[in-house]
Amino acid sequence: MSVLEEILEGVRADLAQRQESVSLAELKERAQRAPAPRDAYAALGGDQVAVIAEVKRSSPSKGALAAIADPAALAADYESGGAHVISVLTERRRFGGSLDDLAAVRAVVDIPVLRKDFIVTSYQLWEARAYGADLALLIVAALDQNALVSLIERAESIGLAPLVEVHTEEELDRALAAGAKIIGVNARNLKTLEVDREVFAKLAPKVPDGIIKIAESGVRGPHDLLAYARAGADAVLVGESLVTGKDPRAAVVDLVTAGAHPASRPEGQ
Ligand SMILES: O=P(O)(O)OC[C@@H](O)[C@@H](O)c1c[nH]c2ccccc12
Repeated sequence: MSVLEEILEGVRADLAQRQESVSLAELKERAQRAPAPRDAYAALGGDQVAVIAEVKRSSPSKGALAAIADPAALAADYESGGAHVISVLTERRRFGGSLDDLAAVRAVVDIPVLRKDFIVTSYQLWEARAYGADLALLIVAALDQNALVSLIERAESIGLAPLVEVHTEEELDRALAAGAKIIGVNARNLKTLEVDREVFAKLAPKVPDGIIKIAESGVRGPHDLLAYARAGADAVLVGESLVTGKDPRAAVVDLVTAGAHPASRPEGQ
């Protein structure tokens, strides 16, 4: 079994438990009371390279990264450092996250928030909205094409911007065929956990204009942001290097500053 399949097995087991205790009707009611969705496209589509800063306690590849006793305080630091979007990992078994983390972050920041999880059913999209998310991650490698198409449609219909994650050209083709408008290229292969920062530069030229391109994973600092930017990234998604550093706010400031620099744009643009 691949790492992704193992993670998905745990995700489905946890999901089944939540579905037993909270009905879809209750979730929908809660989603109705949630703050209106923030505009993710505006946050990611500006002139600068946007920074998506992630609240991440642990990962399957590295184990524990940071305790993060107060995810809201960390997110507030990210926001005050100039982050454009906050990503909150809500997967529990491998990443140490929760929907409570998402709600806590939503309560303190004004910028859009991404629910980062392994979404396989529309129930999880309703959860995302009920707990205040504005974007939801959809991982192509975890979904068959029918599921991908219907989750993209459902996300949009309930006010969530779908961030569609790919790692190969075939997955990119599927994402485009499914109508994705925000595409994340993950440098990490979720089946083997290997990181290859070249994948973004290989796939980005195949993404049509008008679609937001996000480089995910492996950003150690401004240098990596600039390399991704030169390859055409509209945004970078950064977790580990922020949560393991001494000063996450200062680390975000450095990334945002690099992303605002004209040298970060691809040549001729
Ligand atoms: O910690 P990093 O290498 O900066 O990566 C962040 C983010 O890209 C990574 O957490 C991620 C990208 N796609 C995912 C899908 C599921 C879980 C996690 C992820």
